[in-house]
Amino acid sequence: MIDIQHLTKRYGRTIAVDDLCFTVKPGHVTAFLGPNGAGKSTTMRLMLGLDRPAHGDVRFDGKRYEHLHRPLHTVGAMLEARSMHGGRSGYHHLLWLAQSNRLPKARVKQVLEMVGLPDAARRRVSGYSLGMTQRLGIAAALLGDPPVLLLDEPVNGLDPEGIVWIRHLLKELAGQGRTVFVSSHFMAETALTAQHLIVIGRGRLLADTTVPGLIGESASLEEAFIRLTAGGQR
Ligand SMILES: Nc1ncnc2c1ncn2[C@@H]1O[C@H](COP(=O)(O)OP(=O)(O)OP(=O)(O)O)[C@@H](O)[C@H]1O
Repeated sequence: MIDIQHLTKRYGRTIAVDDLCFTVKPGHVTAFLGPNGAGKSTTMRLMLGLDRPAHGDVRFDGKRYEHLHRPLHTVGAMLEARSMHGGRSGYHHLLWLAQSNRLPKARVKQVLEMVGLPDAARRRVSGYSLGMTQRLGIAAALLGDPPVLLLDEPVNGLDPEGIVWIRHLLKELAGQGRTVFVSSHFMAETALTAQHLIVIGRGRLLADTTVPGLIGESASLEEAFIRLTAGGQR
């Protein structure tokens, strides 16, 4: 479980994250939604201790990320899929991660198969399409077989087959009892994948609900989202 309490982050005069409180429970997919600039990526960086909050904290089963004994085994994350070393092959990117976290070599092969990349694994990452890079980022997040997954816009750049693949993967991971927290701008896809929704706007919590709870009387999740977040873009 992820517990976020009073999380706040400022960049100069911009309040990127404003007193956010919510929990993400295991066993289902939770989507993290918000217009451009709402504070989703900042929240995810704060969750992983990559940025320091002005107030508040984030706990994974009661522990802060920086206090986790073996972080890769507790939280698997994909934030910036493009931030990999382009000169390395996909296989070597994962091997380096596995070895620096004392994970067996065999796990690299397993995660490459899970994300459908074994054929491309020996090619340099600089030659990968966005969709392939996303798959490699997801493979890295899965390396430690973690109970918690944080994925920032994993659907970006995937083709239709890739979108269906990730829908099934996320549901399967949640079905195994993991906590799956995924940001997205794709409302139709979110409606098919997620059960729980956290919606933010200008850094503030706008909704903590289910998909039917947000849709309410609207024709679609997209319509309900646009209504809820109207005027919320920075
Ligand atoms: N390093 C930074 N320095 C200054 N301002 C920042 C920094 N990172 C984020 N911000 C600002 O914080 C706010 C939240 O940005 P963030 O990237 O977290 O939003 P987001 O919801 O992930 O947006 P998007 O959907 O466009 O990716 C924005 O106003 C952004 O300009």
